[in-house]
Amino acid sequence: MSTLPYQKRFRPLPPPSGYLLIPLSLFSSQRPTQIEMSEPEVLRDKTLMRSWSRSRRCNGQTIALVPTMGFLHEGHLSLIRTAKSLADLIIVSIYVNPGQFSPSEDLSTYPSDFSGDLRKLSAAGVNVVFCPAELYYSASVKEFGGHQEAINGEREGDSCLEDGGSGHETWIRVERLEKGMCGTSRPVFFRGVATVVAKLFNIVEPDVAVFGKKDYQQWRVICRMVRDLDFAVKVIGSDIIRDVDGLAMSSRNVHLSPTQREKALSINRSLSKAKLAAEKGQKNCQDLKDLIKQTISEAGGKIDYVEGKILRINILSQMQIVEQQGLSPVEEISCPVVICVAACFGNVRLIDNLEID
Ligand SMILES: Nc1ncnc2c1ncn2[C@@H]1O[C@H](COP(=O)(O)OP(=O)(O)OP(=O)(O)O)[C@@H](O)[C@H]1O
Ligand SMILES: CC(C)(CO)[C@@H](O)C(=O)[O-]
Ligand code: BAL
Repeated sequence: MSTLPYQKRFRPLPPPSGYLLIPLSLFSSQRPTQIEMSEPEVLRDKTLMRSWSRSRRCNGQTIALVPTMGFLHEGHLSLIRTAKSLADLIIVSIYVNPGQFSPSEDLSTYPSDFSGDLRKLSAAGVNVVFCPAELYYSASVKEFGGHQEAINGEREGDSCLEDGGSGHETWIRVERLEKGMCGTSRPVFFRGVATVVAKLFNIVEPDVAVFGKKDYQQWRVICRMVRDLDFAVKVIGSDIIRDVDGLAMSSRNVHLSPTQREKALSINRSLSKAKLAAEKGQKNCQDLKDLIKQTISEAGGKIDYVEGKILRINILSQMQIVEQQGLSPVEEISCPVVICVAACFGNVRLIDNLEID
């Protein structure tokens, strides 16, 4: 994995050939033959991407978009499987969006492995990989020295996109749903996500878009944006995929040391315990949150529960029990809820959740 800033690592690759020459002489005495591999087309240009989609839609084919930030894992591949059950053609976008990171966050260390991603996407039978080098106009990405440095002089509301001049200045805000939970600790996150997803929808013009419920609040924010702004895109939420030990798969897991990873298992353990307690009749959300805190503390994670207040440097963990549609906090479980947890292990911020229907 490279340690260069993300935007500097992301170099165009030559377009894939679409064919793999396999010398059959390896198996017999016959001449080499061509076996067709369904390698995806790699598109980096917005206009080409839009024309590709439009021409397929004119032919009556339906298109599903799976937006990602790359460094793909089984969680992403599950979204692709869901997408394939819903549309004729699958487009996966890979773009690490600077607009959703604030300077205190981990844009510069976000993991990437483009050739590995391409191999996985070929095997998954994706039609197009849309990987623009940049999606914003005249925007340059600010360079920051990393997590620690940025925590000090950051103004709330700054993103890693340079503003001013002729740079990008149009943002979509889903005003209520973006507040709370991840919106509390990542102040520019949801406006950056909503804006870049709207841009992707405008460029790709998909019929369907698939998002993971691992990022539960993000999924709900996008559903609301699509409804409120009348996008002609059906948004699907796909279930969380976990590693065998229960840790929700996440690109950032690669940054966990073995010890941190062991501690991070307490997130899923605490959620399962809380769900079991709720199913056995414990309806009081404060008691359930205490149970979660206790489980994570016992695993060695220091808890600093924050509700509605930004204590950036001290945030180690936050959690909330909210109703599933509108994400309003509940005190007693009397409707379908989702328990959302965010926890930091070292510099790695992980999120997870469990629905109780
Ligand atoms: N374990 C998972 N199960 C289901 N969906 C997932 C999972 N991990 C990621 N996704 C979904 O994949 C899409 C792209 O996510 P992204 O590329 O940011 O990966 P990630 O693993 O969530 O990375 P990060 O470490 O930044 O959280 C999002 O819709 C996200 O919810
Ligand atoms: C939806 C998304 C691709 C927007 O950048 C990103 O937030 C993600 O990968 O979850
Ligand atoms: N999957 C969410 C992307 C982010 O954390 O920036």
